[in-house]
Amino acid sequence: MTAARHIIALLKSHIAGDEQQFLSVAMQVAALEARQGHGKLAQELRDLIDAAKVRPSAVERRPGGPVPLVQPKGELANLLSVRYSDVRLNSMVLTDGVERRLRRTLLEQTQQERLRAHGLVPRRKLLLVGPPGAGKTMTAAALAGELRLPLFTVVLDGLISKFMGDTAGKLRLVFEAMAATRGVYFFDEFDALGARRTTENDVGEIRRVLNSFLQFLEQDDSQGLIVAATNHADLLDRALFRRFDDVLEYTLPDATLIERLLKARLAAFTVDWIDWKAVAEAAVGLSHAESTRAADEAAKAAVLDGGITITTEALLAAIAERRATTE
Ligand SMILES: Nc1ncnc2c1ncn2[C@@H]1O[C@H](COP(=O)(O)OP(=O)(O)OP(=O)(O)O)[C@@H](O)[C@H]1O
Repeated sequence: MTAARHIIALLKSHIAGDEQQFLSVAMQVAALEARQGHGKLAQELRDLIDAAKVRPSAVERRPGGPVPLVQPKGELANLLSVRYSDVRLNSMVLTDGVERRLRRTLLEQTQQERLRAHGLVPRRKLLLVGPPGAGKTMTAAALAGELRLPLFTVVLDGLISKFMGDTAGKLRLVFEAMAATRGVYFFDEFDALGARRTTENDVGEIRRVLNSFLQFLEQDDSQGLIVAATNHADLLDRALFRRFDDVLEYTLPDATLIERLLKARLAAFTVDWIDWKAVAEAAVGLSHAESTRAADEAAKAAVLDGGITITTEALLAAIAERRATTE
């Protein structure tokens, strides 16, 4: 890859706020210099990359500083895991509709004072539905990253106990935490809470848990975001849909989105000779996550082969392999 291409890849990852990608391109430049016999220059680059890695993350350096990271304590520690996120919406490949609606939520969140001054309530309860690997978890991280809020992931294993009576009490704790600390609260595999109807469980108790969730959700007027995700929208109780401000539908990417995804993922590699049409069409049916993985496999093969050029054949082979393992 030419120096200009590396700079383009660095700038793209900088614009997207994707620090990991930025450092990975920088590592490739270091590797390239080392291969060309410029050992000192390569070492200088590696030292700078190591220094960048131990520096506080971008979110901690942003103007105004981050919201203090409150580590859940006591019983809450088993129910919530917390982290900051550097993910930005720009690094996601989404349908126009989903992207527009996410940006609308972000705008309403950043402008919430203005809305509230007029008695209006910003959107803050989102339900994400769609197949695995389409970016639902990444969306929660991107919303947290964009809003500079901590991302609290609700640990369902901790929440759903054998004794369903406990679950309602634990849910209350989670909703109390939401009121106390502004953040993005992510309920992954939400169907486990919103629909679980197994024979060994007492259906009456499950309804009670679901009803308490609906009640908490309805009463909740905290300042953060509640993001629930499920791969099984069909299992969810219809009453749940009404309680969310927005229901966003994620789908498997079409050829155009796959091409965008692969190009972004391989931004740091030489891809000048790739037949994008053939590659993207071969990947139709794979999820975003699987296509990303195919790109990474082709990239790894190129690096281990001593280069950074990705060929159509290598990508097609990686896609075929992903297909074989997912079908
Ligand atoms: N829309 C997307 N744009 C860019 N990358 C994506 C997208 N969706 C998924 N990916 C890639 O795939 C990885 C896994 O996706 P993610 O975990 O967000 O999917 P998910 O829909 O939450 O799946 P699951 O239902 O299995 O939890 C992401 O970390 C990212 O690398």
